[in-house]
Amino acid sequence: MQANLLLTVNQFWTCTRFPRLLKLFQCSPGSTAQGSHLLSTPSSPHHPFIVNSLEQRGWAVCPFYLDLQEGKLLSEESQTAWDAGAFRRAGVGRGTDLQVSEEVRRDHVMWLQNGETTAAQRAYLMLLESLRLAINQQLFLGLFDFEGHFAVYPEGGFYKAHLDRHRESGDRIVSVILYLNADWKPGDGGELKLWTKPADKDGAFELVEPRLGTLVCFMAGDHWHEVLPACKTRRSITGWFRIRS
Ligand SMILES: O=C(O)CCC(=O)C(=O)O
Ligand SMILES: [Fe+2]
Repeated sequence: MQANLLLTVNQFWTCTRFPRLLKLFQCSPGSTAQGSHLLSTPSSPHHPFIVNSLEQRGWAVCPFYLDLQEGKLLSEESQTAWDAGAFRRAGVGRGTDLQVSEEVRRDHVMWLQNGETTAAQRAYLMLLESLRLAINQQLFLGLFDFEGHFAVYPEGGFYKAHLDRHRESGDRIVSVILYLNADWKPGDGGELKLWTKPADKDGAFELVEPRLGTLVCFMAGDHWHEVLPACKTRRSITGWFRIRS
């Protein structure tokens, strides 16, 4: 069964270890960030670029979002969890409609769960929390939380063209993907094909190389995307900023 990570609970855990942060998260997590509140949030110099790009184009690609050491730790954790058998074949649909469909996608996932995250995972989630606040502040999307999972595409894995949200329904508003492949090189496959015009699956697209530390964001109901067949194991963390449903 999926237990999705609610970042606000995770933050509380982190705050018990880092009391300076506690004050920060006592503000309503669903509201757009209030001035001084934002100032002390652990942040990234990449956020203004990402938020502006989301605003102007509906998508953003940010190489080196994480530095290589932080990315490597997450990649090793993905590998360790895989070796321990913690991943499950990914399905299509949600809740009781969830079905494994090998024609549509061939990846495996492990959800980030409350109380079970490592320090490296919490550090990444804290950065995403500050990204959520920055997006809310500039774009007024009312993003409430984040749910996410590690994903592994074994050799031959792919995910056919899809939207992450039906345009008029669902709580997933912004898709966020972090790639964890240290030695990726041209020919390894597994690129993300991201169509750049809203609701368009035939026109212009970007091919994003799934290199360690690269972050991709896009409006989940607007942009068709596809994972091209991977020629070797491909690792990532995929998730969504959600609104309250
Ligand atoms: O890993 C990627 O590049 C995209 C994954 C994806 O589209 C999804 O999990 O919905
Ligand atoms: Fe997707």
